[in-house]
Amino acid sequence: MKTLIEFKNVTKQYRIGEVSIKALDGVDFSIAEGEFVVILGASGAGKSTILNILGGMDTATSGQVIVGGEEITRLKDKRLTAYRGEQVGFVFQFYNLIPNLNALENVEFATEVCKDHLDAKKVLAQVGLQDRARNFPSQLSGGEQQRVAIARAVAKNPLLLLCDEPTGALDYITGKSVLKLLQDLNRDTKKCVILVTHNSAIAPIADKVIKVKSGTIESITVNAVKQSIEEIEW
Ligand SMILES: Nc1ncnc2c1ncn2[C@@H]1O[C@H](COP(=O)(O)OP(=O)(O)OP(=O)(O)O)[C@@H](O)[C@H]1O
Repeated sequence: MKTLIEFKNVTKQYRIGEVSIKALDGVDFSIAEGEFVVILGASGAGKSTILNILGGMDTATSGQVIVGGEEITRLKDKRLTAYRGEQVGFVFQFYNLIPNLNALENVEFATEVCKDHLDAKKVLAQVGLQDRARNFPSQLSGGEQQRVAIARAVAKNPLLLLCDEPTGALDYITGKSVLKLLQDLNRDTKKCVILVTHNSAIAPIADKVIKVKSGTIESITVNAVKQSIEEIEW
């Protein structure tokens, strides 16, 4: 399979006054097109930092990040904004929907800046919310709001779908159904899905598991056989 993402000796240092924090210290990995990847690690390990750099929301202190043949660590202002806006779909723990827009409008709003976007109504149907398009976020359950957030990310028709603890605010059953949706979307659309979590029970559903510890890569494992969501428990 063709390589989609490469991290080469990436470091990230945050400076707060006199104090310097090394969030990433020489991170190397690659991800192929269409892979479902879980980035696993304890709190503070550097998972979100990896995801934020990959999504163009933060910049590396040194090293290279290459996505689809383009070195995003070299992109400045306008091109980085375009990359973030068009090539990356984000799903966060707390949905971040716009409260005064309904489900359909939330999806449409995100796709407005994307040239190659998908039909918002069709994508809402794909996540099982065809009958809730006119509902506002406050009229939807947490799981339904996360489905809208996933539809919003998918409808941009991005190169990658980045999910930071997407089930963190959901109960067990709802969390599992959101994971199933992400696994189905990855299988059906062949889009690369990268999911950050501290929950090691989720690892078996991935093609590849990247374990992060204290800003370094502890291990990279390829699952010979991926498990379905029904098979995992925590
Ligand atoms: N903007 C920032 N300024 C200063 N330090 C930061 C910043 N963002 C992250 N850090 C620090 O970098 C380290 C890695 O943080 P990161 O958020 O990537 O970890 P994480 O593995 O995602 O943790 P969690 O699961 O708790 O979200 C931590 O020590 C954190 O405090």
